[in-house]
Amino acid sequence: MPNAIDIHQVTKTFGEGATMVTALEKVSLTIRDGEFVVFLGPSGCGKSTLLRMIAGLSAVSEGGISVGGRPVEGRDPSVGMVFQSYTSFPWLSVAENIGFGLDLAKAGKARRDEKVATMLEKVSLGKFAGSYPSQLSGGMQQRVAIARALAVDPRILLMDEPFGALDALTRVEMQTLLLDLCAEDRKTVVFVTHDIDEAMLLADRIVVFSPHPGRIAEIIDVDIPHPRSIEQTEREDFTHLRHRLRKLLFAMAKRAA
Ligand SMILES: Nc1ncnc2c1ncn2[C@@H]1O[C@H](COP(=O)(O)OP(=O)(O)OP(=O)(O)O)[C@@H](O)[C@H]1O
Repeated sequence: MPNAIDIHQVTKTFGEGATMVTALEKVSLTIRDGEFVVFLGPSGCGKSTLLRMIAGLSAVSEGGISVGGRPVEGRDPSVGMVFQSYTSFPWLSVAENIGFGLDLAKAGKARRDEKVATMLEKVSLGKFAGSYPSQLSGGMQQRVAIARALAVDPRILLMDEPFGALDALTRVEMQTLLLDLCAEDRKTVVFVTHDIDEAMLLADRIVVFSPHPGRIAEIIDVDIPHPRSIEQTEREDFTHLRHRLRKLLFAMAKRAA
């Protein structure tokens, strides 16, 4: 089986001449099928830029990215995305939002309706199928975004600080939901965050980025067995890891300043 994602010597620059910014420089990384990888690092170290290039939303300047063994050439429907801002269509109901990708893929009414019903149940929004996004809380809107991304059964899920705008309690609820969904159906997930606890709870591997230009500073295996829960993060092995990540992140943030 090919690797889920191969990133080979990728450099990304924006602008030209004196105003040119090197967002990423010679970044290489292999992500295996079914892995949950978290990109962690201070602001501006290129995490979102790399995610956008994996998604085919932005082109590499040098190097190459393959998904499932095939070079990325534009948006790939087998790759799902969830962003920080609530990206549901305001004019569509919750059920219509979740079914949107299935309609695009011409799934057929019976399959679409069945899948939408399953996803509504999985994200506990059954009672809100006919509601519109503006009638929902932030956490509920992100549940719609996750359900919409997963409804088309993507092989890979890319998430850019999806819980960044949520309050602490809702954030933990969403992390737990994501862990449950991933346990049911093992997807390859790449997840961007600034949050150390979020990274530890979710990741099989944490990729720590350093800034100016963005590079991979360190890759850390999180050898803590699944299923994980928020209570486990109080355990000693998590405490050691938290300490190590905090030190690393402070060092990177100093470099970014
Ligand atoms: N469209 C763009 N045009 C010009 N520069 C850009 C563009 N997108 C990103 N950059 C620059 O590339 C660098 C990396 O940005 P990126 O958003 O990928 O970082 P990040 O690590 O995701 O930061 P954050 O955590 O704040 O989202 C930054 O210096 C940023 O200003």
